[in-house]
Amino acid sequence: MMTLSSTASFVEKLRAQSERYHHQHPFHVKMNEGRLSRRQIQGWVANRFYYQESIPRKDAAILANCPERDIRRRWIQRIVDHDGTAGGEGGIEAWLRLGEAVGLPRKELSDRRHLLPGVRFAVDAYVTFARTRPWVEAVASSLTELFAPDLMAERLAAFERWYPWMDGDGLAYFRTRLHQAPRDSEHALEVVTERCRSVDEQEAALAALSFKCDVLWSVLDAIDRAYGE
Ligand SMILES: O=C(O)c1cc(C(=O)O)c2c(n1)C(=O)C(=O)c1cc(C(=O)O)[nH]c1-2
Repeated sequence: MMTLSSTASFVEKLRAQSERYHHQHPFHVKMNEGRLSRRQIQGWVANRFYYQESIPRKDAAILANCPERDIRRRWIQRIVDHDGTAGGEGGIEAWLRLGEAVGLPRKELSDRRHLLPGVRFAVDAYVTFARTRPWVEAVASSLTELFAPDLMAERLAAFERWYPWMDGDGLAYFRTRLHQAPRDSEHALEVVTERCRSVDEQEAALAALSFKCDVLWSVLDAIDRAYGE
């Protein structure tokens, strides 16, 4: 039985979920140690594209369920960040460039020919969660972004060191996320700590974050299994 936590200890419990974050997944460990082949990197980039494509739909579901204007005014920025507002802008476009940098034509990402069933199921589960659960829980599920910047910094260094065959500025996506993710997760944390004032609400937020760790872990399980060598 959980008891009501002070804000500080609730935040501590949320942060403790980092132990289940996908930076510990064997596939990411291999990636950051330079032990992946070009084919494995390509498999990861092509499959993660489905996550990137789905994020704005997930955020649109949160907007649709959120009755508060002040929150929507800030949350909408996430959709703009990923979609951009015109050709050549946004995170999805940057991910397509990452694909080109690892030798994947953009058509091979956008037509989903490499998309694995396990990745599709996991990512779809995340979008469905945001559509069907109370919006504060969906906000809590985005809090894996608290843990993302450390992993992205490590990934940037690893790519430069171990995968020098990558062309052009394929890493721009991660450089941009290095400052977007902390801004986004700070806002999400503010929302979750302000709204989760009962034991049940705090438990639901923790469960949402745990669910999201499972989504990310399952994505890598599917990729590791398909492209493991
Ligand atoms: O590469 C990664 O390890 C990673 C992890 C996560 C995450 O923790 O959910 C996100 C991203 N990247 C990312 O690029 C991104 O835009 C993003 C949005 C969200 C979200 O849940 O709203 N997570 C993540």
